[in-house]
Amino acid sequence: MDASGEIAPAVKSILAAARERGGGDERLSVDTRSLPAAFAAAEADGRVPVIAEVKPTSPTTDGERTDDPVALAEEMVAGGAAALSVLTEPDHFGGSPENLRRIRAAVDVPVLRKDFVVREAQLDTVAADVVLLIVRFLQEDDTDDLDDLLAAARDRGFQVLVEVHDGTELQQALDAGADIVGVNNRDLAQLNVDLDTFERVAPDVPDDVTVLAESGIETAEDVARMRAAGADGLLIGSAIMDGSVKEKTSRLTQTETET
Ligand SMILES: O=C(O)c1ccccc1NCC(=O)[C@H](O)[C@H](O)COP(=O)(O)O
Repeated sequence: MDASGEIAPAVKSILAAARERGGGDERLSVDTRSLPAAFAAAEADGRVPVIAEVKPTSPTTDGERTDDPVALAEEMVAGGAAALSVLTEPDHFGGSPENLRRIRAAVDVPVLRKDFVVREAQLDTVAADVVLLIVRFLQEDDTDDLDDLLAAARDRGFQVLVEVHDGTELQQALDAGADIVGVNNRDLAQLNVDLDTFERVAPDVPDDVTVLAESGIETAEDVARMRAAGADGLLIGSAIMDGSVKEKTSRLTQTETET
C-alpha cells in the first residue's frame, strides 16, 4: 500500500529521507534496560512515568534548541523522567545517532531511539534500549513490514515501541505481537494534535500491553487526562524542551503527588 498521497508534505519528506538513509555496518546485539521496570520504579516513587524527549527541533516547532544534548538529558533525569527518548533523525529533527550514544553512556535510565526506521539494516545504526516502529510508515512502498521489523528488532535484543494512531493500526500492532504500544495524538496526515485520540484508542489495548500516550501533552491537566484514560506512561517532547528542562520535567512528573 502507498498511503503517501494522504500525508502532510513534511511527513512525506521525512519518509523520503528515511528510505534513503543507510544502516549500520554490523548487526547489533543490545543489552537493554527494561522500560516497564523503569515505569514501575517511577510509580513506586510517586512519579508519573514520563519518557522525556530530547528533540532539538521538528517540523512543527519554531527554532532549534542547540544546548548540549547530554546536559539536557541529565536535567530530564534530575527532573524525574523515568526514561528518555532521543531523536536520531538528522534532517527534520536536528538529531543524531551520536547524541543517543553519548546520552545513553551518561544516564542509567532506558533510552528510546526516536527515528523513522523503515528497513532492517537501520536497526543497526546505534544501540538503544527501545526502538520505535510506526505502523503507518510501515504500510508504505519500499519499507519492510511491521512483523519482520519487530522480529528483527527483538532478535537484536531491543524492546520495541509500536506506534499507532487509530483502532485499525492498534489491531495491526497487536496482531504483530506488540507488547509496548504508543498511541500518537499527532495525526501524521495533517500534523494536528488531538488528545481525544488516546481516549478513543486506549480502551482497546489489552491489560497486559504497556500503553503510552504520545504527543501534545503540555500541562498537569493533560497528564491527568491521559492517565485517567489508561496511560501507563507518557512521551513528552516539546513541552519539556521549551524553557527550563529540569523544571518542566519535574512539573509534569510530580502531578500525582501534589495536593
Ligand atoms: O513533532 C513533530 O513535529 C512531528 C512531525 C512529523 C512527524 C512526527 C513528529 N513528531 C514525532 C513525535 O512522535 C513526537 O516527537 C513525540 O510524540 C513528542 O511529541 P510532543 O510532546 O508533542 O513534542
